[in-house]
Amino acid sequence: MTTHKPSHRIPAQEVDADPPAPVAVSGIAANAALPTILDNLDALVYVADFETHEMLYMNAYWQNNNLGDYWAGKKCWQVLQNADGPCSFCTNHLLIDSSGNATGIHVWEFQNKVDKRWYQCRDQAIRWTDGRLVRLEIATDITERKNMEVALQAAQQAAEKASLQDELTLLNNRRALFQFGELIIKQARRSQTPVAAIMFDLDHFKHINDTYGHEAGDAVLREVGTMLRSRVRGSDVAARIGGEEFALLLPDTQQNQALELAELLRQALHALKIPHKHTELRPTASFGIAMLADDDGRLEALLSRADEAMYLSKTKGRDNVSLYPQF
Ligand SMILES: Nc1nc2c(ncn2[C@@H]2O[C@H](COP(=O)(O)OP(=O)(O)OP(=O)(O)O)[C@@H](O)[C@H]2O)c(=O)[nH]1
Repeated sequence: MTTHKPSHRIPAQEVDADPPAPVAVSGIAANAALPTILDNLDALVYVADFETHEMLYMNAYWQNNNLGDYWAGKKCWQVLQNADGPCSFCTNHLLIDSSGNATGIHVWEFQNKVDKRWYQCRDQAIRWTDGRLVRLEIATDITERKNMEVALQAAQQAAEKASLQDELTLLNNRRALFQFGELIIKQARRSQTPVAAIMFDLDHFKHINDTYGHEAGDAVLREVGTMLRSRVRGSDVAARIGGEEFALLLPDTQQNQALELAELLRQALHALKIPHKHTELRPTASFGIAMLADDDGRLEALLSRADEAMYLSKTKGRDNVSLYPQF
């Protein structure tokens, strides 16, 4: 079988031939084409006087994109911003120094008031035809990139929030408690102020689930979350750390203040009446309190003592408050 491979050999006369002569470009022709080139750029280009803000040149970008009328005889702030006076964010002062010399290129981003689009602006002082320094701006539309940035930022914030928030109760979750807790401990060590921890666990919660259903249990957890959020200070951290287990970290709080708050929360919980079908759900909880000790390395030590105190409340008959050193 014969194969017919294409020949890649270049004929001798082609190799030896002179390369094609470049087409001569006349400077005059290029100059004549300059307005056409500028008017076809995908960027706004304009020149304005430093003192009077009078527009000296603008390419067709603005008109091509239906953003405004012809610019001649107008000020830059009239044409570009539809404003009554010079823009507060004008960058002219950054383009020349105190001796009136050009300082270089200034690049910045802003959202235009007229078309609501974002631009990256490249500003510079250049010599005009009569020798004076004028403002040259080249502005490129970066709206798509900016929108993407904003969307990404919002998504990031939402993800961050979701990763620290308990969805059901809208309280902090366990991860948030530890994240904020370490900060609270560091700050307390620096300022030599006390930190209290309160833990509580709903009593016989399994009974609520088993008798009225999981949704009824969820409703109780949501109500506990609402009650808790309304009763803690902005500087406190309230978290749901397990199924029906909650923890509070209270910076700058003495033991007696923590006891008072725990008792208040116990009573508020005891008083909750959560309507469910033809009945009312009446949750209670057992509370434990511990204070940050000098030799507590990390948050775990403090929480584990609060947890011990909480289990004492369970063994004492539930719906009560226990303090760690008191047993
Ligand atoms: N509805 C609901 N129930 C949950 C959730 N997380 C955990 N639970 C339930 O919480 C109950 C906890 O039960 P137990 O650990 O036996 O505790 P308890 O019944 O509260 O008893 P004591 O703590 O001893 O008073 C279990 O039935 C879990 O299924 C949740 O997100 N929603």
